[in-house]
Amino acid sequence: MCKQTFPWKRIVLATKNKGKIREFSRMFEEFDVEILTIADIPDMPDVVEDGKTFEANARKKAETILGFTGFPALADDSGLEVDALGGQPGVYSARFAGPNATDDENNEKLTGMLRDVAKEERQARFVSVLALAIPDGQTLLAKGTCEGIIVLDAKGERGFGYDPHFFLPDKQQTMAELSPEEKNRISHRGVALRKLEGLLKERFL
Ligand SMILES: O=P(O)(O)OP(=O)(O)OP(=O)(O)OC[C@H]1O[C@@H](n2cnc3c(O)ncnc32)[C@H](O)[C@@H]1O
Ligand SMILES: [Mg+2]
Repeated sequence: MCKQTFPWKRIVLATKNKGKIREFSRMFEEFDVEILTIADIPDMPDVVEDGKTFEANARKKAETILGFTGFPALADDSGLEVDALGGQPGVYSARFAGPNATDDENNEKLTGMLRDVAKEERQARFVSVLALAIPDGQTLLAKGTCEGIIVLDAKGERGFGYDPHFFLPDKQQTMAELSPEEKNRISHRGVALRKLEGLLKERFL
């Protein structure tokens, strides 16, 4: 199969999240570009995510890793916004239940806070902001969202993070029940990546 051209020979994924690495690796299969991960850059620095927005954190992660490696760097800052919780956990999604919280601990805290909220009131969205930091250039940003409802009982074994509690009314399934292809088609990360692709096409191809 003929792969789509890409402006660079290789880019590095500025993330330590295995679920994101898995999803990006698959999404980039259609492009003629080599993907470097933390396995290729063993001393990748930890970036303190002290921004108040997804944009600020994504930009910081991408620009720090570009500075460290010299390669174009793609970062994703993402999270879950629950309307009934005033948009929480938002940019704090990874550390909702504490600084080194596991996915299970975060999910437990989330469902605990929503126990007394009716299902119709549990609207939420996943948000992903991608930042691509380019050598000698600016950082491109692209945002994607995906709407759903938080369910108290976990369902599905796929995906990662909050996926087993994120129910998609159109599909009548949680995000964790979707195949990787289906998730990429509708997810916040998939939407953001396709927007970024559009920006790259406008500028470079
Ligand atoms: O910062 P990096 O190294 O990329 O990895 P991270 O896991 O810390 O990533 P974030 O800071 O962007 O935090 C994102 C949080 O939102 C959750 N999240 C993001 N995308 C998700 C998805 O597609 N499905 C389920 N949960 C997701 C994820 O589990 C994290 O708790
Ligand atoms: Mg993080």
